[in-house]
Amino acid sequence: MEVLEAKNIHLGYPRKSGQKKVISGLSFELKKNQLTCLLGRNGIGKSTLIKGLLGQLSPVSGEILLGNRNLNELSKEEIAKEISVVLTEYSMPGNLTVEQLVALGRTPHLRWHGRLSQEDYQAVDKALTLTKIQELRKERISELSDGQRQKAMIARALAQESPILILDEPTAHLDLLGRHEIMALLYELAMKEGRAVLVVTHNIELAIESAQEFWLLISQDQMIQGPPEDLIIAGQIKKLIPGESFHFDLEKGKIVFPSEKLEINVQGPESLKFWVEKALTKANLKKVADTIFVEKDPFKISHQGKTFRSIRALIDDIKD
Ligand SMILES: Nc1ncnc2c1ncn2[C@@H]1O[C@H](COP(=O)(O)OP(=O)(O)OP(=O)(O)O)[C@@H](O)[C@H]1O
Repeated sequence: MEVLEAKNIHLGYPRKSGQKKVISGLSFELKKNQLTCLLGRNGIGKSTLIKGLLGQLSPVSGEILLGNRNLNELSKEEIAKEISVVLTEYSMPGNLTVEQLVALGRTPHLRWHGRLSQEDYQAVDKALTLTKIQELRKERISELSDGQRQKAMIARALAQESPILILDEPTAHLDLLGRHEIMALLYELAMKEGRAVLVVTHNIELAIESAQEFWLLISQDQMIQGPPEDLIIAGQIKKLIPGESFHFDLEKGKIVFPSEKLEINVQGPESLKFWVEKALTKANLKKVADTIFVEKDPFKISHQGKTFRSIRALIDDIKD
């Protein structure tokens, strides 16, 4: 069942000479039980589209429905009960502690007296635990690293416990493990708690790993929608990377540098061959005489009667 639906929406920004069009005539549905990733080149309109979905930017035409109600007719408070959000830019008092910031996520649930209930405290604790920042709870926001602050913002959105979560580049400041943990967490929230999760990301590989649905924003009037696997097989992912300089490798599921045909014969287990060939290509060795044999346990490379314990040693020998 869809929870947030856009019907033929046009979004833009007013300017002196009329309107700057950014999104023209797009229709889509954000579904429950699903992690959807919105991808597209810089400046294509992803954040603009999100502002539309949050009711921060009214469509010039078309409509956005939350459940079966028009977003325009809902108050900020009503929207906040349904949608929690993590954006890229914030202005917030830096003297708040992490715990106080995360508790702000409970605002839509507070009674008239504004005090947190037992249930609110539990939601805050749960959000801190899920984002693995319990030990930061007493730290001031202004004294956090960018990545820690980002996790705190995600925790605030989780504490809100809304059925829809929208996050604009939530993993931008996170280290490799942090990125995977957050995307895995968002996937779990979609799958186990039935939420509708929309993530804007530039990380195609991580998106392929975790999302059930892709929205590829190609131009202001074209958004390709579908499971990433279908879009990969149909060659649609390539539309994100126009031109000849890079290409999307179907087998590896990622964007790779342009590669010339290698005249290198490497024999051995596939996983090792891959890394040996990659290192040789980067070292600009596209042509190597005689077969290179690679073995594992223990790792060993043999070439022209010599044995090497590392790829670097092999490369140094070939270059000599
Ligand atoms: N407040 C604004 N006023 C006028 N134009 C804007 C405003 N915000 C964004 N734009 C323009 O709208 C277009 C889309 O910008 P948007 O921020 O939505 O892109 P994006 O896909 O999120 O980019 P990125 O990946 O770089 O974050 C750009 O041409 C941008 O200059």
